[in-house]
Amino acid sequence: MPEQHLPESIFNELNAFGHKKVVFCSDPDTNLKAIIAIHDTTLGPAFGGVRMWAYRTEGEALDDVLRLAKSMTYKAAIAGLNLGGGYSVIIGDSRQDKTEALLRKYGRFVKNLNGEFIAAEDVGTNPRDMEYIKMETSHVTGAPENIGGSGDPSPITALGVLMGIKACTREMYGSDSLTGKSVIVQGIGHVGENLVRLLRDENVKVYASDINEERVIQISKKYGAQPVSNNSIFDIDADIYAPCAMGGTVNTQTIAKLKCGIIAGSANNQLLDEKVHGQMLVDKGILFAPDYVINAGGIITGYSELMNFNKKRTLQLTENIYEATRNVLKLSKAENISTINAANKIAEKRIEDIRKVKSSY
Ligand SMILES: NC(=O)c1ccc[n+]([C@@H]2O[C@H](COP(=O)([O-])OP(=O)(O)OC[C@H]3O[C@@H](n4cnc5c(N)ncnc54)[C@H](O)[C@@H]3O)[C@@H](O)[C@H]2O)c1
Repeated sequence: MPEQHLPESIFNELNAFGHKKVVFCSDPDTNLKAIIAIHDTTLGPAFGGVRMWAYRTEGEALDDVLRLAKSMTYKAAIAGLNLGGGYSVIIGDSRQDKTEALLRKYGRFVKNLNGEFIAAEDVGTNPRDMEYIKMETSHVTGAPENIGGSGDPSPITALGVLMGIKACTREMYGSDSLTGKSVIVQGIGHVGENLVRLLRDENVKVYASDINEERVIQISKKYGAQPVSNNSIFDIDADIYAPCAMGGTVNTQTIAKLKCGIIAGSANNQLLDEKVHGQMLVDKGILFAPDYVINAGGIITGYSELMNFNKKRTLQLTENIYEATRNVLKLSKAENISTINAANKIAEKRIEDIRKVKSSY
């Protein structure tokens, strides 16, 4: 992970980000060390991923969960969903440390929040893990479809990202068509692989990279992509950079190297610092699709499960990401502000509007 700002005071950090609750979950019997952050519940219960990652420090885990929880508030707001923002992180290596008992214990902590937080799959977790969590609490989405869940949200997330990419190419090149364009996909996990597949179907030249080199070879072969070493992705001259791994990859060092015209991918919190790096991209003439606008397919899938929407409605909501992205780009142009500022303005307005509705009865 890139170096991030680590909190010196937890309460200062919570005040600065505006979180309402943070729960530290510790259980020595199962080796569970998790943090659940609830940012805002104006629009509804906080919805967010269960990320399992081998953080170098607890401060890094806390910083990640706080940033992720806040971005979920904005994501739900701009997607027009009645959900608030939250997130959870489990500290550990998902390939070695993940057990049924650990996940079920985590589920118990979610249960104790009485519906204030609803969990879903993220980096390091999968539908089977959601099934274990569901054994302890009903406040989880994304368990396998054959037991009544909505399953893996990644294909829908990738579709939403594709919608966002198309809205950006329309703005930049005057057309939705991606034929002949080139895209670097960084991180070819659940979402990244689906995005590579969709881009291949749009006749795009895809460069695939991941820290897992075996996977790069396997996925590149499967979809006819060009494998790229993770160290050299910023040397490639491609039209679009699609970050689909971890956050913070758009920073002062990488912006200096980037040769693309558009950044649009699924990773949450791509800008290491929204203000600084959002403006740097404007200055360099790179169009940034705010991550939480275009990666909303996952939360839309979870919301559809909670609301019993059918697949058609889920797809419609996901396709709306095209218009949502266009609206952000339009506002950014009209007010001469960065795209992330424009997205924040639209999301904050909806939250404020609904806050007023709720205070009137
Ligand atoms: N799964 C969803 O539906 C969904 C929804 C919204 C947002 N996201 C976000 O999209 C991103 C990817 O999610 P996912 O579900 O595909 O996760 P995943 O764990 O399936 O895949 C992540 C991939 O990134 C790779 N990776 C990790 N660090 C890397 C690095 N520094 N450089 C290159 N590759 C690296 C991993 O090896 C893995 O293959 C995450 O930021 C996640 O929060 C996912």
